[in-house]
Amino acid sequence: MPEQSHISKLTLTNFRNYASLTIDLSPGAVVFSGDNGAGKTNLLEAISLLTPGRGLRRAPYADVAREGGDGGFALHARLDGPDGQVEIGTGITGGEAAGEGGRKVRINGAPARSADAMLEWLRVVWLTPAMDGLFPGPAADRRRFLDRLVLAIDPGHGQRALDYEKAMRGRNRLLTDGSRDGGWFEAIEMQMAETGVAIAAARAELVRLLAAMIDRLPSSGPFPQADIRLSGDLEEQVANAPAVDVEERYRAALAEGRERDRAAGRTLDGPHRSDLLVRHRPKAMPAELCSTGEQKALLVGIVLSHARLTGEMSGMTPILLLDEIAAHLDAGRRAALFSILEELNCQAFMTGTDAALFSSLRGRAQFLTVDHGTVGPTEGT
Ligand SMILES: Nc1ncnc2c1ncn2[C@@H]1O[C@H](COP(=O)(O)OP(=O)(O)OP(=O)(O)O)[C@@H](O)[C@H]1O
Repeated sequence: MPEQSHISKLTLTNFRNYASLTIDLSPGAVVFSGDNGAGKTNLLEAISLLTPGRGLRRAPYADVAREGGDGGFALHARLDGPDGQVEIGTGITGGEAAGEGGRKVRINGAPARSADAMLEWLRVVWLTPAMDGLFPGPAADRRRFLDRLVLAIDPGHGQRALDYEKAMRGRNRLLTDGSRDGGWFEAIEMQMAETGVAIAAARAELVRLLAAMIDRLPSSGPFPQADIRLSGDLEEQVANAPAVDVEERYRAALAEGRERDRAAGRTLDGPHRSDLLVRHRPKAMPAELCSTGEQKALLVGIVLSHARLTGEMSGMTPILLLDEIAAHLDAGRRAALFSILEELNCQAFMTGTDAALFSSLRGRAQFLTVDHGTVGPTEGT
């Protein structure tokens, strides 16, 4: 199995409850344990910002910067991989420059054009307790989850999504302003059709590949097989027709739908309305009707299958952030999770209030205790 990149050193400055912290990290499993509020999730959040987007809490940067600091924060990671070392830095400047502008990214000290540059070096995927309600919850959360899975395989997906959203916001503004400027509408709708169909095609491809990967894995494993399907007009169309035809149809539908959308005050059709439908295959039941533990096992199974897929496709198994992962998983499933992570050969950060839940990993993982702004080796591990 090829060597995977891993974060070997992580430095946080004025990030959440950390004034200044540097930790050396091992490849493979890393367990952060500590009391409630000690700062375990904050560490995962820091790592989640090593990929484009707002991180696993989707928090405004003003909340991320340490209270009592200068309003800025900085993260720095050293990555060790098959091609040597790379240094990734990101953050926002404090003082007058602080605000909601984009965060800066540096690769080996040189400013990167966008946060997408980090995807060349690492992919990061996470599961948090907030995602326990993913299946019964709003479609927007499932779309976001899906898009993060797509991004790990297809680094162009983030920019596409941003371009689509920007165009759609422009169209919505025209609608609510009561504009009848046909030229403006046409230009924006053309952009929405191009980017919207590209988004739908990338999602459809991911779901096709992921479903095939799930089928390849043993049906009797500890994490139940999921049947995954996309619901969305564009996603269904791109599976059956050339993208240019779907683009043209979507563009025409947007033009025809202007009056209806004007009445609604927003764009009603498009990939921003799609959904990821998941069923528990062994129980032949929609995921949202399963027990909390069954839903968690289903979600873990999807993320592990996706990690395997990403590794096979890009040679880059994602770094996994598994917050409070031991909750809801029985001892058998925990042990199975740990051995799959080892088999995947990826760096996986796991948190829990009690290191004992990870005791079967003793000798095979790095155990760190988090204690209100400091991190050190866990005693007895
Ligand atoms: N901007 C900030 N500045 C300083 N401290 C912050 C900031 N944002 C959050 N905190 C502190 O960080 C702590 C929460 O950390 P975190 O969520 O990582 O805890 P945790 O160890 O994961 O806890 P739990 O086990 O309860 O989930 C809280 O004490 C909170 O007050």
